Amino acid sequence: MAARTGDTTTDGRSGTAAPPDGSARTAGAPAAVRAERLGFGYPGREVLRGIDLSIGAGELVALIGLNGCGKSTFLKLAAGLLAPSGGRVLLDGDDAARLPRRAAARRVALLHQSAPAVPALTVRQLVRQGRYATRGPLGMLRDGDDEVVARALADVGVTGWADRPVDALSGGERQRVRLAMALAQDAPLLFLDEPTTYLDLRHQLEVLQTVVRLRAERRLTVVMVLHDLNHAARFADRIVALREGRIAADGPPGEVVTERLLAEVLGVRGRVGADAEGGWPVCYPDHPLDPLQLLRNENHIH
Ligand SMILES: Nc1ncnc2c1ncn2[C@@H]1O[C@H](COP(=O)(O)OP(=O)(O)OP(=O)(O)O)[C@@H](O)[C@H]1O
Repeated sequence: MAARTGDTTTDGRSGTAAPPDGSARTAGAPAAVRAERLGFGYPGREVLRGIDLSIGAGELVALIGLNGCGKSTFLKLAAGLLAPSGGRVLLDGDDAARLPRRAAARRVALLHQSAPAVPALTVRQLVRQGRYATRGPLGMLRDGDDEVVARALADVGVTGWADRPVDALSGGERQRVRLAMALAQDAPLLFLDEPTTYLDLRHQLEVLQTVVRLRAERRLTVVMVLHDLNHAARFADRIVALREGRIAADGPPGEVVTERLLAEVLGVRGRVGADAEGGWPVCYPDHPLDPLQLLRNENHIH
């Protein structure tokens, strides 16, 4: 199946995304995100082992892989929140680890996987925190900040909750508010670590469609960690699969989502078909594979 970068789809995709190789970027412009021989380990545990990855402006990339394979670690490195032990990540040509915190926050908004303790704030107050990056020295809001906050609230459909205390919201409601906070940062790079966690099916679809729409409208570059391969196949232009700290597969969903990927990267036996209307791959996972079967297969998928 061809990469879905054509006409408007039932998901609202406008087809304005760059192709997976980023070739629609301005000639000579640096990749929006470029990892070069990126390595990282926590004490006693090597996590990423020489990742080379180039993501073009306007791409929507889904990062997939088993629990613990390094997806969140990659996003934190790419957001400049962790320093690599080897290699580097460039954001529009600048080393992410060397960017001052506020400068990095103007480039990248990261929705973290784990929600921090809920502060005693209203929804509007929390979403305003996303404006930190553009605040003046005394932390004052600037002209236009209220409009950006209002737009972020509207983007995820939570305007009506603006004056509710965050600690009175359900888990799924809070997740949407956290997404609004990330959007309020108004950064060109949007990194979303499992943005659909806690959400009911309807809101999972709403959030993913919103991300697709905002990517097209604002030419955002989006990298999102997803565990639902069917969502990744439907909404992303490109899927990057990590396994054991390396890239095991990288390409458009129609090429990457195969029974072999299910087995060798996600550890499940299953079938892959195609959506009757949209044509994107659809997975039917059947059963988990014996870990020994996984270990036996050392080859990367490409
Ligand atoms: N602060 C930390 N200190 C030590 N080890 C860590 C720390 N954070 C993560 N790890 C370990 O690093 C590895 C990669 O973690 P990471 O959170 O990047 O995985 P992930 O692919 O995002 O997993 P998941 O799908 O479960 O969210 C895991 O084995 C994890 O236990």
